[in-house]
Amino acid sequence: MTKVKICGLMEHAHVKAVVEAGVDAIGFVFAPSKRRVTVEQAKELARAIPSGVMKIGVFVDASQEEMTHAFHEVPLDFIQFHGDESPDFIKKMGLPSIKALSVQSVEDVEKATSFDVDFLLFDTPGKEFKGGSGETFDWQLLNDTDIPTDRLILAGGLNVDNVREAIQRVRPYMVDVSSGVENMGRKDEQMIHAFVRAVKNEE
Ligand SMILES: O=C(O)c1ccccc1N[C@@H]1O[C@H](COP(=O)(O)O)[C@@H](O)[C@H]1O
Repeated sequence: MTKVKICGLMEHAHVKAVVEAGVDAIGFVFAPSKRRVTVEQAKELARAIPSGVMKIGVFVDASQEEMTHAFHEVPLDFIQFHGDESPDFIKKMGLPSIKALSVQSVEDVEKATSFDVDFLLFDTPGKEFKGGSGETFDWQLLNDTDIPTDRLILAGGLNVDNVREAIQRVRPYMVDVSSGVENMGRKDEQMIHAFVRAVKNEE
């Protein structure tokens, strides 16, 4: 069954809602964003997250020190590299890692082959910030390459209305959503539940 990550959590009530909804992963954004949290805030929110739910920290071109500190302090299960980090930089970090790639062309998808990471995340290029645009990209670009889907995380503009089609077309390991479960810029408990139901009732 496809796994679900809900990203950009900032409030206790929303953490409770995503855990109750049965998500597999929760993302905290430590990068410039309207969803940015501090390490102390994430640490506090993480207390309510059971051990079976992955905690993922989203960073954009952050320093090794900043990421290592958050990884151990929150603590996190994975670092999501959402900037222009090089394959060497990520490898040298030596932490469980997800590399996010902004997709506009097949060449962007093929860049994934140079990263030795646990998971590859494909997202729409950001606008104001590096991610969380709420817009989809052309999923066919993933089908046009031979990127294995067993380590593939699909992000970018997913919502309750398009996530089933996305899963059928891409067959990702995990889907990742932020804007699509928000109302007026805040996470919405009903939208969270509806999204997770749409993913988990897939088969
Ligand atoms: O969510 C953000 O604000 C963000 C900022 C900087 C880098 C990544 C960010 N989020 C990532 O964007 C996608 C979700 O996007 P969408 O809102 O569902 O279209 C996901 O990978 C988040 O981790």
